[in-house]
Amino acid sequence: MSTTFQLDTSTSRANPTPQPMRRLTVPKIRAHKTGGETREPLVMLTAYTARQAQLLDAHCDILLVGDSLAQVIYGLPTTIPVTLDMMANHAAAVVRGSYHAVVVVDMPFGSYEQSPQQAFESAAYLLKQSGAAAVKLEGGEQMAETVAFLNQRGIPVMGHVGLTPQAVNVLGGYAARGRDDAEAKKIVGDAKALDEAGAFAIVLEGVLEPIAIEATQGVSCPTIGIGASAQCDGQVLVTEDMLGMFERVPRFVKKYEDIAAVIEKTVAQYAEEVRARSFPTSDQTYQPKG
Ligand SMILES: Nc1nc(=O)c2c([nH]1)NC[C@@H]1CN(c3ccc(C(=O)N[C@@H](CCC(=O)O)C(=O)O)cc3)CN21
Ligand SMILES: CC(C)C(=O)C(=O)O
Ligand SMILES: [Mg+2]
Repeated sequence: MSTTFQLDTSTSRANPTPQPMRRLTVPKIRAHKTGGETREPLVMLTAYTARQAQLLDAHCDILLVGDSLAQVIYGLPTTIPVTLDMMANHAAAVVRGSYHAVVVVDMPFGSYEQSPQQAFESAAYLLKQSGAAAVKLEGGEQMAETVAFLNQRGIPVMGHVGLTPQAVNVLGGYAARGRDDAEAKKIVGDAKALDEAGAFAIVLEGVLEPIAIEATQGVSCPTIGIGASAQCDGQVLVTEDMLGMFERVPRFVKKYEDIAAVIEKTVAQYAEEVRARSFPTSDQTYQPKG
């Protein structure tokens, strides 16, 4: 990572027409639980590209540039190899494609765990390069000091506890968390520590429903569940999972569509028409004038 930050003008939004909605802010998300009169669950989805962000933006409160792009975009087996520049580049694309939703970027493995200082440098780089509003990092009590350090220096942080995929090599897989009392207690304590450190929201991933209830009731910021029941203050999924574009999905995913089937069917038709010389026709062909 370069320590000399260059001004990146490409992050300015390219929206040509005025949009009907203003961008939500991090304080509004944090106040969701205490201030709001609507109290509807917060809606969050992942986004990795500008066009995807354009399509999701008006429907979501938060767009997460997740390090799940490892599996979804790059065909990597885990999120471990993801770099700061991969996250910065996709986050910049998502910011360009969005107007309304708060854009949050995952801090990749290895970019924040060492010290609050390392985390600040990495998070500042992500926000400078992308124009995103906030970062998300994995971990509980052990990251509380870092969350406070960043927040006090102008970088809002979303927490992520329970099933933390960057710890896959320690956890030994992606099984749901909190099946014994000690682990359940730890997850609730982790959520409370992040809340007290100033996290503006906390993702609860892959935890049993009683833990989601206890954590949600025990913190002042909203909780956002993924595989954590309907008892959280919000919900997140990986967009490609719910659209049916990713081949293997966790049990907590509802497949709303089968976009993979639509793509396969469409591409098969294209291939057939090209081979039969029935595409292109005169409609798609340039001819000299006169
Ligand atoms: N496409 C995608 N969706 C995700 O939700 C996701 C990613 N990628 N990448 C980063 C992490 C990894 N996550 C995962 C990955 C696998 C399982 C999974 O296979 N769960 C199994 C149970 C596994 C076990 O019990 O050992 C399941 O059937 O739910 C869960 C979450 C969640 N995140
Ligand atoms: C699944 C969400 C919470 C995430 O961290 C990701 O997409 O990387
Ligand atoms: Mg992630």
